[in-house]
Amino acid sequence: MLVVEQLHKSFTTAQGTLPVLQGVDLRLARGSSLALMGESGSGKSTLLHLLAGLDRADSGRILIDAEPLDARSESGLARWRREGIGLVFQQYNLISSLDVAANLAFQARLAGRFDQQWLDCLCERLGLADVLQRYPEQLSGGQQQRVAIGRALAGRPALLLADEPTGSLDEASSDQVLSLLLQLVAEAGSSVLMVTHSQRLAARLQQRCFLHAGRVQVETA
Ligand SMILES: Nc1ncnc2c1ncn2[C@@H]1O[C@H](COP(=O)(O)OP(=O)(O)OP(=O)(O)O)[C@@H](O)[C@H]1O
Repeated sequence: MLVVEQLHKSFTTAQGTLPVLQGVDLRLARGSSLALMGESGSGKSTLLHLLAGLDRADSGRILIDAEPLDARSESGLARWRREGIGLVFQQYNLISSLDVAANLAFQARLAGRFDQQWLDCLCERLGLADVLQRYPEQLSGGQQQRVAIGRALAGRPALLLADEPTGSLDEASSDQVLSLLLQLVAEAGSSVLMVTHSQRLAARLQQRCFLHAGRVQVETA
C-alpha cells in the first residue's frame, strides 16, 4: 500500500519560490491502478520523482507498506529505486550499450529478482522475441516503448511509475500497449501510477486523480 500524506514541494527559481505540491494526499492499494492527470506544469512529474525517490519533499510523508520513504538514507532510497519501483518515463531510459535481452536481464538482476521464465513471458507478450539481440537505437519508437515497459516490469516491482507510457503512439497502438501494460502489471503483482493527458486512457484505470493548485482530487471508478 502506498500512502502519500500532505506532501509539499517547492522549487527555488530566479523569480523566487515556486510552490508546486501544496499538500498532496493519495492512497494506492497493492495491485491497483491510478491515473494521474492535471494540466501542464501542475506538478505530475514532480510527484512521480518524489515517489521514485529521485528527489525529496520539503514536508509531508510517503509511506510504503507503512514505512516512511523519506526516513530512508541515500542508500535506502537507492534500494527503493532498484528493487521497489519500475519506471517508464518519456525518454525510454534504455541502456544503449546493451541489447534488448540484456536491458531486461540487467533490470531484473538489479532488483535481485532474475527469473528467465518471467523475462521470456514479458518478451513474448510484448512482441519482442524477434528483436532481443538488437540495440535500442536499432528499434522503432513503439518497440523502444515496449522494451521500456518490459524493463520496468522485469524485476516485478511493487510500484510501476509511468509518465505518458504510450505518449508517442497513435490511438490504436496506445490502447493496445496500455491493455498489455495493465495485464502484465497484474501478472507481476504490481500497482501502477500512470501520468496521462488522455481521458480515454485514464478511464481504463481503476482510479483517476487530478492535480490542481498543488493538491489532488480523487475520482473513483
Ligand atoms: N528542478 C526544477 N527547478 C525549478 N522549477 C521546476 C523544476 N522542476 C519542475 N519545475 C517547475 O515545477 C512545475 C511543475 O513541473 P512538472 O514537470 O512537475 O509539471 P507536469 O505536471 O509534469 O507538466 P507536464 O504535463 O507539462 O509534463 C513547473 O512550473 C516547472 O517549471
